[in-house]
Amino acid sequence: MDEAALRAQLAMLGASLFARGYSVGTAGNISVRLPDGYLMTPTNSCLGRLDPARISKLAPDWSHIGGDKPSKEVFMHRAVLTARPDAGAVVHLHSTHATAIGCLAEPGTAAPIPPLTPYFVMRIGRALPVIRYYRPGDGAMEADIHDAAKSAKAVLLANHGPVVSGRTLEDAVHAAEELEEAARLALLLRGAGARELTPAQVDDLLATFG
Ligand SMILES: O=C(O)[C@@H](O)C(=O)COP(=O)(O)O
Ligand SMILES: [Zn+2]
Repeated sequence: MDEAALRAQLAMLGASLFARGYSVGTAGNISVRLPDGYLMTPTNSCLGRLDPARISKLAPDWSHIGGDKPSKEVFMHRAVLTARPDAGAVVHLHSTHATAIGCLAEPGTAAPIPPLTPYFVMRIGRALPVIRYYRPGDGAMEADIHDAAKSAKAVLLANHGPVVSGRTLEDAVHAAEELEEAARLALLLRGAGARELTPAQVDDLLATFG
């Protein structure tokens, strides 16, 4: 896909996320890897109303070279895209249920969302590290996210929200949607003794689809 098509797709998927309540107001940001740099949603922009022509462009060294001023979370996106060379895009949301799990889970603890359904395992995998709280835009978060993202497609920022990568922009959006639904399910079933997928079932899914 060329840059113009990616800009149009970013605006279309941002609007779709916004229309379905995965993002409200100006919350969230999205980046896409290009052959000659990165696209990033502008700071204080609404994912529901992105103008493809005004989406920020960053050079391979992450300096701002076009469009509106980029998201203040450049460090967050750089952390993931440099840790995961196979990732083509990163989606950060404040989607309600994933953010709620990020308020409940202790940073450093394993598996804040249990493997309840196959699609969660297929889209997110086994690992979902919880990164300790940082003020939005604080460059100090970069090292922690970078280390965690080396072995995880997605991370949860404590008291903030999810950061999800994908091979393509569409993959990253689908994974962010699936993470939100899995978080909703986990909260709905919290304490109810729900049956989880067994380690062997998780292994089988990852061997087949991972
Ligand atoms: O939570 C925040 O402030 C940011 O992480 C965010 O979601 C929106 O920031 P911008 O992308 O700079 O608008
Ligand atoms: Zn945020």
